Amino acid sequence: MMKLRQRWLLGLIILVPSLWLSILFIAMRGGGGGFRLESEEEQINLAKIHRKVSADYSLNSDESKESSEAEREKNRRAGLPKDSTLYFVPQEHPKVPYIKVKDRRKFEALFRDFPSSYELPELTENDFLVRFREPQKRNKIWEKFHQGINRYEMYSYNDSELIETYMNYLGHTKILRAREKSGGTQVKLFLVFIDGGEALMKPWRVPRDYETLPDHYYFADIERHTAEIAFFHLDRILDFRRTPPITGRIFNMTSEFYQRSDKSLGRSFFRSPANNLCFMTNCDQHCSSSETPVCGNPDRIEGSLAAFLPPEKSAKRKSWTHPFKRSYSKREKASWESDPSYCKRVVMKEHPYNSGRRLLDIIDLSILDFLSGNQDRHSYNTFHMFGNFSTIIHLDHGRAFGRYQTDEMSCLVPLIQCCVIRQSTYKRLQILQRNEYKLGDVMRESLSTDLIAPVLYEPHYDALNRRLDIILVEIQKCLAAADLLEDVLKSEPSIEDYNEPEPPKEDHHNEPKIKKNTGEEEQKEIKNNVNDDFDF
Ligand SMILES: Nc1ncnc2c1ncn2[C@@H]1O[C@H](COP(=O)(O)OP(=O)(O)OP(=O)(O)O)[C@@H](O)[C@H]1O
Ligand SMILES: [Mn+2]
Repeated sequence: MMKLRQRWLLGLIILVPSLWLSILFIAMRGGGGGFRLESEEEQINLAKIHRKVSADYSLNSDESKESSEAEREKNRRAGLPKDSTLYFVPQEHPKVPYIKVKDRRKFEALFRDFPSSYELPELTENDFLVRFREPQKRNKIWEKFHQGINRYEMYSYNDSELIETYMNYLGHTKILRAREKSGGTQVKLFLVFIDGGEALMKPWRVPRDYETLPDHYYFADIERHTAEIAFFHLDRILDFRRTPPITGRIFNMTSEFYQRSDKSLGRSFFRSPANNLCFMTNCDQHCSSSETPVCGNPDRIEGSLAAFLPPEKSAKRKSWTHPFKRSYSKREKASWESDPSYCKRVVMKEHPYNSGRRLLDIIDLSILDFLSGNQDRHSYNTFHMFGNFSTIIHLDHGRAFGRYQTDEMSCLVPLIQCCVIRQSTYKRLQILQRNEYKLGDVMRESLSTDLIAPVLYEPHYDALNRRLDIILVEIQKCLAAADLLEDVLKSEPSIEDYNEPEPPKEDHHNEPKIKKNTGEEEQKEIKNNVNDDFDF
């Protein structure tokens, strides 16, 4: 016979560990979002089920519970982060209220009243990036997008239906997998949707009215997901179509990232001191300089989602150093910054800027960069298979739209120094200066339908109008100084007139002045420079 005290002790010995074990088990099955919920096998099964019911994949699980649109709208903004942990907003300027967008009158008028000013030649099979074996069976929206990418543009002027559908798809489709995206220095995730589509996610870091601080260098600037979205709209409105579609979206940290993460991303999740769910990827620059993780509030986070281009193995990219690349150092300046004749003396004499369309593409890009204040333009890509007579791809705009009170004239140096511009671009800029199609208004309207609208802080729209006036004044200056209009305003170069030059012979005494062929090397070099500069 056990004594009462012994029985008590035995009971405690059995009860405590089993209680502890069951708490652990419940937590692992999904309590509080701190653990992974599904095994790999369960996830695969889930994927199969989702494929079957893909018709209703546009509803997130937590969204489906919400009954009305109004309720959803109210909940949508609740709980989003308001203040950045590290970057504060200087308050010396007054808060500017957002202008409410009632309709998209100017945006619609622009696309209705004017065709693209850029005349596309007849496209042949060789002008398309992807050729599926059975194209008629490739009906997913991302497949249609891939099939449309060509030598001249990512999507066509008239195909706004495809783009709007794609943006809607990006904003709503169920996420199957999430992992960290390597390359570059900023935190970003590579996401796979249940129908096999892919996207690049950049998270919220700072509030919309945040301005890059006066003493912050462009290479130390934190990235903004809103800038990625706005740049896509700007590129589209300016008639370039060289940026893949990008939209905003509010994510659930647990169900859309954590439960979908690969091992390495999953391991980086934790609960912050404020009890928010956060992750911290293997970032270089943004981690070493700020140690700020990406956090939900407590579980929701805003981000941008960019349509992913076809994979490198089927659509190889060529990486180029931008001819007007900055020094990425606090102490040095790039040659073009102190030599006003740099474009004519160096750039315009070198392949591929001395013939074809490349220089005109660089000028178009400098116009976008000046309008958006993007100083972070170190390299650019082209699609390998198109050779050098092809559009450049516009990617990586997280550091655009960083200031609205001041204009960064150095972004316009390619136009100011080279004094050439596509006739079609000039025409579009003139249209966008008119009151009926005013750039700032068209941008506000265009962005108003985004899921995280208002995307840009209100003063950015005035800045766009102000900067457009500056660009047109600079073009006037070029025209006034030129003998002939054609010296400045260039008609569209044609592929028939373009001859690819012979590859240069190995001659070490005659190194090109603009460094070429960059890619990973380039990224390393920039990181080294930046990190060198930080350690002082
Ligand atoms: N939409 C896309 N489709 C396919 N690949 C992409 C896309 N966006 C980015 N990439 C690839 O991912 C790389 C990194 O992306 P991105 O340049 O935006 O990152 P980042 O961290 O902001 O870079 P940086 O440190 O230079 O600012 C790009 O160089 C490009 O190769
Ligand atoms: Mn970037």
